[in-house]
Amino acid sequence: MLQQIKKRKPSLPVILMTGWGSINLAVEGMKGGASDFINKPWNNEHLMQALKTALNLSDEPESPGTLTRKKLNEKYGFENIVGEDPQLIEILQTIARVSKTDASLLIMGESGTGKELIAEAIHNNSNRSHKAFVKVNLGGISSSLFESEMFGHKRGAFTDARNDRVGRFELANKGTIFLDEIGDLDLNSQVKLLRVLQDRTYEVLGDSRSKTVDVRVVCATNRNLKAMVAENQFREDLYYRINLIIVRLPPLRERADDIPLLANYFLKNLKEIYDRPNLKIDTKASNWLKYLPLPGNIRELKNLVERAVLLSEKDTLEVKDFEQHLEQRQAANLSSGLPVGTLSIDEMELSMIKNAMVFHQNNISRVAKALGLSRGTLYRKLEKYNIPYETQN
Ligand SMILES: Nc1ncnc2c1ncn2[C@@H]1O[C@H](COP(=O)(O)OP(=O)(O)OP(=O)(O)O)[C@@H](O)[C@H]1O
Repeated sequence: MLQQIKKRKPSLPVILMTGWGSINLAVEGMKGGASDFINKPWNNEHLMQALKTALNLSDEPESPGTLTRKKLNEKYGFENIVGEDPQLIEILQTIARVSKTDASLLIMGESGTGKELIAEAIHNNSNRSHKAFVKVNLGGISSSLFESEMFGHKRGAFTDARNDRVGRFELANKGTIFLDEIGDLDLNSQVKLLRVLQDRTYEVLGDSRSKTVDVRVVCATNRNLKAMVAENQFREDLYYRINLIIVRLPPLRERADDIPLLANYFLKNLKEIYDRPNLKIDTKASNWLKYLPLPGNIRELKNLVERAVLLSEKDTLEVKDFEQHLEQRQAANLSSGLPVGTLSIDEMELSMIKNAMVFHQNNISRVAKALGLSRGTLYRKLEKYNIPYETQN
């Protein structure tokens, strides 16, 4: 029936309900396009919430999909999320559209790409903004403490439980819970998390009464959950439970034009913090920053700008003010390697030489030294790859 409905009226939201809930059935249903899957007996509040979410997602009265960056800032207060990249603007349009609903979101992206910032923006624009935003780093919770951390415990529930403890779900009640690093959760804890996300009920350790909770769930990960599902490291039913809306934050290297914007934004804040109103980044350095690999993404850029400000006495920051903080890490980076099949040897060589030329501002001796080549060999390679250079003595 779900298939028939989705064929005839694809935009009609469908919630499946069953007294014979099984994992496979739930997963099949979500894959088939159901917006939720509810087991009987149901919890009235949860059912209402599921209905509201499905309805809100299907009507888009103000259609933020067409809003410009400026309008998005005005309406949703996104000023602190800097960038003009089309991928970022599309993400902001999506979160503007879904923030008011209770839809669960999965935010994917490498470390330091702004996942937490996006999660906070969703909460701030939701109807839950006056309640708590509770962040839990699941990567930092051991499997033995998972239940006590998340659901709380009563005094005496286990040997070390000297006092009652309020769990994170209770703290987040009526607000938003942000489950960071969800890909790091072991399989046992995944089952326990699934249950509360599915039924919105849980038990405090040492107390047999069930508690209900009303939360918006936003998850984040830098791992490929789909691949983990295929390798049986992540439960498929949990995956479908958390990913009603998926947001993929691009790494900084895919939005290099945003780098100068971000660097200047961080600089603006530092001007105030350190009371140095004339700080600026010179044009050459601004452009140079765009070519840095920055595996730690926006967090790394922020730290780099801050270090340059702290250690430079001049107000105008130049390439060398940034460079000195990078050399060590760049060297370490080289040994980290790329997955097989990413690049051919020639492509890798070309990209290394180009990066080194930008990094050392076309100084042939320094580039040759950094790459472990003689100047003669470097010149031959520059010719081979058609990379412009000036002959230097
Ligand atoms: N678009 C942006 N504009 C301004 N600042 C940003 C932006 N994105 C991220 N930041 C800043 O960069 C830093 C890292 O961001 P955040 O902690 O949100 O990343 P994350 O993806 O959650 O990282 P992790 O995976 O390591 O938890 C924070 O200081 C955040 O404020």
